[in-house]
Amino acid sequence: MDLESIPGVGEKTARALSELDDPERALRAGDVAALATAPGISQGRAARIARGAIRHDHDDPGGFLATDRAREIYREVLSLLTERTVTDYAAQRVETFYPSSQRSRIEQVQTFAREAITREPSRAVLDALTGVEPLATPGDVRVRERCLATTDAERYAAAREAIPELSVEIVEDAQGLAELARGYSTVIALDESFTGVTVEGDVQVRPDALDHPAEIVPERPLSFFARNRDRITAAIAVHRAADIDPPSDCDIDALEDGLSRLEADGTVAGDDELDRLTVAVDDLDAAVGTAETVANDHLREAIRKEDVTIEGSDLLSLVERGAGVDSLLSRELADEFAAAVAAAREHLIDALDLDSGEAEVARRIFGDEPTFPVERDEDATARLREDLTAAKERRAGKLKRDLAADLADQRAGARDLVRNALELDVELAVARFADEFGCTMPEFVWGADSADTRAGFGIEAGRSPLLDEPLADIDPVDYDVSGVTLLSGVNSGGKTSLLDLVASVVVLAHMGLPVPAEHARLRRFDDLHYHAKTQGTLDAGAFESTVREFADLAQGGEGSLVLVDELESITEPGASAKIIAGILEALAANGATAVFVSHLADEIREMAGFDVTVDGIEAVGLVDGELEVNRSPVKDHLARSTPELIVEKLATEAGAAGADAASATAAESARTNGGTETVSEPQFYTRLLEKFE
Ligand SMILES: Nc1ncnc2c1ncn2[C@@H]1O[C@H](COP(=O)(O)OP(=O)(O)OP(=O)(O)O)[C@@H](O)[C@H]1O
Repeated sequence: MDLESIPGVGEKTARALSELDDPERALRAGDVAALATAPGISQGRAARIARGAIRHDHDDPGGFLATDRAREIYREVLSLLTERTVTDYAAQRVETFYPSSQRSRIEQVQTFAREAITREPSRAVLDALTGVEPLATPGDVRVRERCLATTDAERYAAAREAIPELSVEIVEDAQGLAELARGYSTVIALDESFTGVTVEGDVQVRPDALDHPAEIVPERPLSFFARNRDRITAAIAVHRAADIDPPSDCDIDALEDGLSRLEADGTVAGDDELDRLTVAVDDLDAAVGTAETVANDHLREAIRKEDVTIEGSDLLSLVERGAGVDSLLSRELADEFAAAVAAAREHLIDALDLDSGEAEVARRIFGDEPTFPVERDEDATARLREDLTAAKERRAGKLKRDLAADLADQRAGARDLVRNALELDVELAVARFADEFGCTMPEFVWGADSADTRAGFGIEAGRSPLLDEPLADIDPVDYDVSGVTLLSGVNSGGKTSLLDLVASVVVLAHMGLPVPAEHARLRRFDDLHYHAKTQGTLDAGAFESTVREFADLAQGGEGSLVLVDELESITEPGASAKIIAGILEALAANGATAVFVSHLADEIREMAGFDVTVDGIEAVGLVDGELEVNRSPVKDHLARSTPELIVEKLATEAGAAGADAASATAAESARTNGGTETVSEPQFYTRLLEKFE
């Protein structure tokens, strides 16, 4: 893929993206998290790039969200999805869902969403997801106790390239190998010519080493698993909790078993022998010190208790020979000394849990020659330390090689496993959104003939996800529009909320996602123009630019959905009605679908040069001073306004109280006022009501 062909990706960004492991995969999968690891690419930018790549794939011209309010609606519904993700990955990934006018893109996401809404977002799965993150690249591994050796300069360069974790040394001959073996625990000779050479130390001849780096440096594959151990373990937990099949290339049990043997620092855990050797190396000095104390305490106690009888001539000869107390010890306390040394050796062997070969070396730390105080033999101690350390490294190396071999085939599986868990989070966010807002998949009318393309939209039992009320408190709304429509209605009847509902349904549907309604059917739109209510009258300049905007819009075509809320507030009512009528005429002529909310519906209808439909959100009555509203617009019906409703109520109440009394009183007053009729209260209401008709 030519990265620069993606909208919004220039030369510099393309260079940054090409530094990723697999930029094409990340772009194709909408893996915003991976894209954001490219140098200098922020998360927001990564999401825009991913959307650009999708648009490129689907030949999508973009620009579906044509106004600020349309973009706001998109951000709001998107945030409802984001709030329902657990991982940062999923939160970024949902940013790649955007409303598209392209059927192929809509259907692509629909396929994903249909599957997603069947998922069960259980607490256990959501909890397990908290530990899942995209896999991290382990830091550079350096292994100091092993080296590669060769006599050949070319092989030297190849080795440095293939196995950068180890030092590579040039040697002349076997003598050189022997010298290296003194400084390294293991030397791996790369030249065939060394086969059969015997040198002291751990020297292996492996001409094939560069082809099998994982055998030479098991730390390399292990560092990947060690760095990602917790993430992979969490992904395993997600699969178990959600009861979903692992990817075909992943053996969960083997992976879990391997990970349980791996420490976070890349060493192998849970091996008794390695633990024993590690403790023995660490505790060697302290244990030798304690063994010395054991011997000396023993000997001191024995000497204190002992009555040493020595003949004068013997003493004299000892003194004349300049012999010290050691000779006396060996002569007189040989048994006690032997017992003290035996106790020291036993302590050391026990404390370090040494095997018989190691015990043999350990015994030499305390010699048989009597001395007081008893002291360690430093050379023997160093020898034991070397032996134990070499045994420990051999053991650790073997364990690492075994574990690396066990895990070697699991790497791709682990990658897929984590990816699946992260993708499941995206699906669960969609499932939870759909569940909590009572959503269904919308039905698109794709047809190309004019009857179909004029289908507009139809919503049954829709509930705006932008209302701040619990779902149960929202009245479901039905609304069906094709062509250009005026929507009248009582104050606070829910007109704005209805436009928000229509916009949310249309935006979500074009994102390929479920919509908040029991059923929704709509045509494919090219763009959404939603104009929110303007606050207050605009000054001349602002008014002019608004009219220009609408002039632009009126050029807009058959694929546009136009939602406008109370445009009349931009200027005085008479002029507003004329302007709105003009815009409606143009939109109708161009075949757009439109809903204009207005309190001037009647006036606009009069002025429009075509038969514009007027729907109405009606108050069905007043209950305790509060309007009771039927939130679903009645088709082809101009809604009565709130004042009309109140006058009607007053007229009815006054009428019921005394229509008869009123006419009697009127006749009486006519008489007393010399024929001039005064207007009673019921008459006032009745006449007022007539003016509304
Ligand atoms: N479908 C509904 N179910 C429950 N409550 C609703 C519904 N629609 C709207 N409301 C409530 O009614 C209030 C007024 O709604 P909205 O602002 O949409 O009315 P409006 O007709 O646009 O008012 P105005 O004529 O003053 O502009 C909202 O704040 C909301 O609480």
